[in-house]
Amino acid sequence: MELKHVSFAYTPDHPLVKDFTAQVPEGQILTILGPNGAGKSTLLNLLDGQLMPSEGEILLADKPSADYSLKDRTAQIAVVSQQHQTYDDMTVREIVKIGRRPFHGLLDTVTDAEVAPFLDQVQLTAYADRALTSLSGGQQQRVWIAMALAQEPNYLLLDEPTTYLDIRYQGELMALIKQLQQDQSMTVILVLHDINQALQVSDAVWLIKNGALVQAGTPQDVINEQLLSDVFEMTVRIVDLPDYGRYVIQVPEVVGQDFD
Ligand SMILES: Nc1ncnc2c1ncn2[C@@H]1O[C@H](COP(=O)(O)OP(=O)(O)OP(=O)(O)O)[C@@H](O)[C@H]1O
Repeated sequence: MELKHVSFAYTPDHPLVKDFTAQVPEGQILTILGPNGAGKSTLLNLLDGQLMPSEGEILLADKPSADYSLKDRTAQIAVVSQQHQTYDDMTVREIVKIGRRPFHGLLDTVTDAEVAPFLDQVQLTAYADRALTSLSGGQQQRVWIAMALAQEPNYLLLDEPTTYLDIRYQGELMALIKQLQQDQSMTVILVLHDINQALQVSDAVWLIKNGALVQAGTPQDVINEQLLSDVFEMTVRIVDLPDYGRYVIQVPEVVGQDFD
């Protein structure tokens, strides 16, 4: 997947994504990092085809993304977004079956056996007959991931998947995403706010600001004090923790304090 000189604006006088050119590293975990309002979700929606570029093009398997039918694009790309449709009355298994839609004319023809592997992958087999609303936030997030996996996508896109999860669930979810990506050689594209999560899971990072790419590369290349401080407009320090490795600290602005 590749963006070539992509620009996007909801209204012509307010461009949100500006002349964005970058290649998604295939079979890796790519994280998009940047401040609030930088255009991360917009970029994800451009990549998944929900939005179309105002200028430039997005290539999917070397073919313009715009040339794909919705069904063909859905067979390639699955999205776990922050806004979920209301499936409150449905069971976990019924929701995961919705992910099989690209393979069936009628949802009624999706069998329990067909979705069993996806429930298993996110360790929700024991919860299959439970109503969505009876699950914790972390378990619900795993339901959305199972639904996306049921599409058997080449690309799995997740927009801030750890929002609203406590730190233990955040860690578990990121470990699950990494495991799934390795087992299935999928390309995973994440939008994250937590730079340390990005450091832990990412093979590649795009750092963006005001809808433009500031730097693309490995976490080692991109996650450095100077770039982060510039993009987030605050002092960022990176320390080396014993038995852990690099850890990013966002230093609060305290007047008169000397951090050295
Ligand atoms: N449907 C829309 N119509 C008009 N403007 C929009 C729409 N959706 C988003 N925007 C604006 O586009 C800008 C970028 O939004 P986007 O959600 O892509 O940023 P983001 O980097 O994901 O932000 P955050 O980190 O806060 O989630 C914001 O200023 C937002 O107000």
